[in-house]
Amino acid sequence: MTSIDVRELRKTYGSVRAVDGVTCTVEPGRVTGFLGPNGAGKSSTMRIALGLDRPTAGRVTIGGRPYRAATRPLRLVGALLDAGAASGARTAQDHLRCLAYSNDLPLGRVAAVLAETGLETVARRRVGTFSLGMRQRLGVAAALLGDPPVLMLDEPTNGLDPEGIIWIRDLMRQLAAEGRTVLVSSHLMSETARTADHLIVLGRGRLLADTSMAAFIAEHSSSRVWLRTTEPERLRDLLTAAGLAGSPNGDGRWQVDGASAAQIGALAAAQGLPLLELTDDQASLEEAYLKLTASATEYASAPAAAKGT
Ligand SMILES: Nc1ncnc2c1ncn2[C@@H]1O[C@H](COP(=O)(O)OP(=O)(O)OP(=O)(O)O)[C@@H](O)[C@H]1O
Repeated sequence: MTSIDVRELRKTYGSVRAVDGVTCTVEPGRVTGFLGPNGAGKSSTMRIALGLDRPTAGRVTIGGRPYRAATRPLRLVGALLDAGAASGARTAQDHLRCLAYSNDLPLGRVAAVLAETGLETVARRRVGTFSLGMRQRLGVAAALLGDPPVLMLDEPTNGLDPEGIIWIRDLMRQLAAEGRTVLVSSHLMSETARTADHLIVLGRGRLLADTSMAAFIAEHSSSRVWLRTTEPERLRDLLTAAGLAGSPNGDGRWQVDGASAAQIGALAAAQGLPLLELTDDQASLEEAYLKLTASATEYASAPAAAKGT
């Protein structure tokens, strides 16, 4: 099993601390979402992991060794960093054949990955004529070419249509289920919530979280209940007596912060208060993420009122 081990990693560009002492391990057998606001240090970390950049201090190893030490890198890590990397003059098939040849991979892998990424019918077209989504698929095909135990994908849904997004989601889940290590950076929270089992979150170069998806959402969101009753006055009294505060919204639903449905249900049952609806609010990854990273956003939008001043 091949993990990615980041140890005390630092990278500075002049006075910018792009990565500021990060230690974490990306484990096999699950999809790890790599999140963080713009400039958080995700790309720098991935580039160092792939030997494209040197760390200022610390190290990243893959399967216990630096990536640069790999004799057949495509057999170790499949990476998608920049979908524009393939030469536009070559056909998709030729691009993959060149990669296979230079990495000593069987040419049969080219047909296999073209099929796996749905590019068979356009295999003989020049890459220059490809849409962004097709280039993205070609980048994934190149990443899969060496049948590697580790996949590192930077914004893989970029340019993909809804069908393509579902395809890449299923593919990542399948690769993890096969026991591979899958690290995927994304700015799409709903997509990450559907795909990742585990999260590593950076902010201003520092590690903000390294935890399971479920624990992350539970830890960084507050509990909230939605309910509906035929007797709002009694509800208000009941909540006040329990030290809780609720407020009605426009459509007759009440929101109660800091409470669970089980707690409110028991209170209402004890007092014989009729409830027409009672639901725990499902906090979203986006909500939890924004809460965690609020103070770590390098380029935060100015509040609307402050704009133009
Ligand atoms: N080659 C470079 N020269 C100077 N500064 C750089 C360089 N590469 C990155 N940086 C800076 O390092 C910091 C981290 O950038 P990085 O690209 O790693 O962040 P990121 O999390 O990948 O961001 P994004 O989500 O915007 O891709 C930023 O402040 C960025 O401006």
